[in-house]
Amino acid sequence: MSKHSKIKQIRASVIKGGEGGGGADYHDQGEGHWIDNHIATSMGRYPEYRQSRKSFGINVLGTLVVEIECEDGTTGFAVTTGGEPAAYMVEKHFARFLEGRDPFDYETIWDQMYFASQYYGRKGIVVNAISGVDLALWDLMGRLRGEPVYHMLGGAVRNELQFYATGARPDLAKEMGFIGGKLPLLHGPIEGDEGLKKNVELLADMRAKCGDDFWLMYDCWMALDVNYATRLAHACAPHGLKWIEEAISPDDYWGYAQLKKNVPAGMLVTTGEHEATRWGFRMLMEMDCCDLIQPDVGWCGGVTELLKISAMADARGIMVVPHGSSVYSYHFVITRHNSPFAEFLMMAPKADHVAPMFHPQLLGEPVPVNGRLNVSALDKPGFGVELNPDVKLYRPYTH
Ligand SMILES: C[C@H](O)[C@H](O)CC(=O)C(=O)O
Ligand SMILES: [Mg+2]
Repeated sequence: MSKHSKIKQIRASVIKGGEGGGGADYHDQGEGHWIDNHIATSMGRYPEYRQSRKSFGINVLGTLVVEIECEDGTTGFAVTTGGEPAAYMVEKHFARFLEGRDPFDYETIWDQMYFASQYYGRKGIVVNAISGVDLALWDLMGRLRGEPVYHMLGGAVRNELQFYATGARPDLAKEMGFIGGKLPLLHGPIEGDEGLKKNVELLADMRAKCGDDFWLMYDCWMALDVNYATRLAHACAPHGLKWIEEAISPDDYWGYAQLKKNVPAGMLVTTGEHEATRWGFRMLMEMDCCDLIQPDVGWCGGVTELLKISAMADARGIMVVPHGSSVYSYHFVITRHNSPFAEFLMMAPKADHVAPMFHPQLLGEPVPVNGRLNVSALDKPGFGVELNPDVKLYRPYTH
């Protein structure tokens, strides 16, 4: 018999505000931000969509905020992306699997959300919505128990997190104490050999600025084909490229398996931020697609699913380093030996200082200091963050 208060209500909201809203939709940034400045994508084959990812709609969905309130008033919440379409699913479909139920029944709740939506879901925005609900449940469980989520996941296996930084200025990231820097790839196959040369020159320049021991990686955001990715990997090897990330379409498991065979010895192939659920990651692992997987905790199915994905990876000697995800990643990474470091996305427009990833939605979001975060920064109930009351929530649907 459960002694916990039952779930009274689940609410799904979005944040209005348009361009520059930021937060969970980290691509929704204002003009001049490094994250939207001529980054290689598969839309680059259309010249009108080459300069800016916002031009083809990378920011159309926006943030989803899920709140789950218990009968005793305790409320857990989470933010992810998915916007109004995800809010519709939470309110009109998934709410029935939560209200009146013990919040600690998270396995059954996950199972029911996934299988009830399987005929239209399985990946993408539906699993974003499921992830948002799951993360709000873990936050709620932590608040009810007065414990941080990482305690409920088994406790910390080390005293601090160490981070690499994703952004346009690995040289500045090194000065800020990060262990590595991941550059966005700027030129795609459509820009030919000249573009490839520029990609290699940028890496060489950063290597000269950062020295030999600093990790440098390229994030290719699904823009390449196997041939181009193989050529890029070999051209970048003399400049010490540690890994080549998300080089090709996430649907091309066969291509990843080939790329992993093609890259120079010692270079890692990484992917997974646009993959979802234990079945998607099982495919990546069984087809030997990569050395390191990068589930986004707000997109892959939440913490409940990440635990299953991570156990499979551990048994195969594959590292799990979540994509972005801020606190949702930190509470997980600190509990797992096969997650030895974490990603920090540089949200400052010029990547020249540390800024919280989910600004302005969250208050109390911890950020790395000297590229590190002590476990004590996570010692608050749930995920340890609060919704910023100054950010107006809009609830487009009710049930
Ligand atoms: C920099 C990448 O293009 C993307 O915006 C973020 C990402 O894929 C990552 O952090 O990994
Ligand atoms: Mg990436």
